[in-house]
Amino acid sequence: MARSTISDDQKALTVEDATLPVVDLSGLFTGDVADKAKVAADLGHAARTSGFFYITGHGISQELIDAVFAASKEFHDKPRNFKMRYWSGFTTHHRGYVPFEENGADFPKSINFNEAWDMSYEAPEDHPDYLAGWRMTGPNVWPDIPGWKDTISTYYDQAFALGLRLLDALALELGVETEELTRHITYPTSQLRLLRYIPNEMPATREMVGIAAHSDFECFTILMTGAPGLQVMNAEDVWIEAPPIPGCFVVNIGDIFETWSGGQFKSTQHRVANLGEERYSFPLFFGLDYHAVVEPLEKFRTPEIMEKYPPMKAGDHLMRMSVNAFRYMADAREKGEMVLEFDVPDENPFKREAKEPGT
Ligand SMILES: O=C(O)CCC(=O)C(=O)O
Ligand SMILES: [Fe+2]
Repeated sequence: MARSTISDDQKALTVEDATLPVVDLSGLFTGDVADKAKVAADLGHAARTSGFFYITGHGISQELIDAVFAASKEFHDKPRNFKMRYWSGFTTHHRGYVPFEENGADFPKSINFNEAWDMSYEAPEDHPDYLAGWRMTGPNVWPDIPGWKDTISTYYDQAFALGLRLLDALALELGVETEELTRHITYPTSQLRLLRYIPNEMPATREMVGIAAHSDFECFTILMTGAPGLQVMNAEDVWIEAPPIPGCFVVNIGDIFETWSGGQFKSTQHRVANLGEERYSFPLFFGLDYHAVVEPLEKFRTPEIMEKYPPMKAGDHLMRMSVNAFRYMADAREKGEMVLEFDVPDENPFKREAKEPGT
């Protein structure tokens, strides 16, 4: 059991009080149009109400999922001097190791007790966005651990392919051509993070968290978790617990899909409370090319909606949020090594405030 004390604002409704929907994706793989339509309707319902749901029948084997957990542990168990060889701060496209003190601008006043290995879609060394720097695009780096790259790349490819299936089903549900969405995907900024939450004896407070409340910045996230701690905001803006269900991923809608759908799909706030115990998880943030312009899809445009969701480049949105999230980026910006052509807001415009549980 967790050792740390949990302050009131870090509490959430438990699974006895509120549960997230589970969507069975098997119907996406039968080749039958009616099966697909049924899954699409289920996904759409979940995306419109909670914005968070579990998926089963996704086709990714438990063996591969276990191999990713093991590979993540193998890396994170290495000594600090090994891990720091791959420090993300050595790159301008955010690849490699992110130690916990990189997290957030307020460290150590506020601590996100996690560390991560970050990789993304492989782009060639001569890709113009890699050459330009600070665009989250380029070749991956890999730790010197036998077999590691194979395991993680295999998982990345399968989770990415699953993402394309989900995108296709969600397009069907919204009544738009899949191509209208996939045309933005050639070298996407779709990051896979291998997260380890660090055991500690600090309390769970607004300042002492596993990961602070946020929404994800991409289309959606396909997340595997190995232990409790995740909390998500439900349709009534109340925090509820989202513990792991064996074999299921958690999927949440991100800022891009909320924008595309003109607000019909909800980009949902979530956080990981600091339960004080070691915890592994790995989200794949399914995103778009850096330069993809994100705005409400044509059929959802009204003057009000266009005002609420001004066009943004997918990559600019990711960068403006990342600058606040990673200290090495904030340092590079301060030193003038990173020059951004857009404003960096203090808070994500997609943020929603929670009602505390019970209120
Ligand atoms: O570890 C988790 O369960 C959630 C991680 C997360 O929300 C994120 O990395 O954006
Ligand atoms: Fe997240």
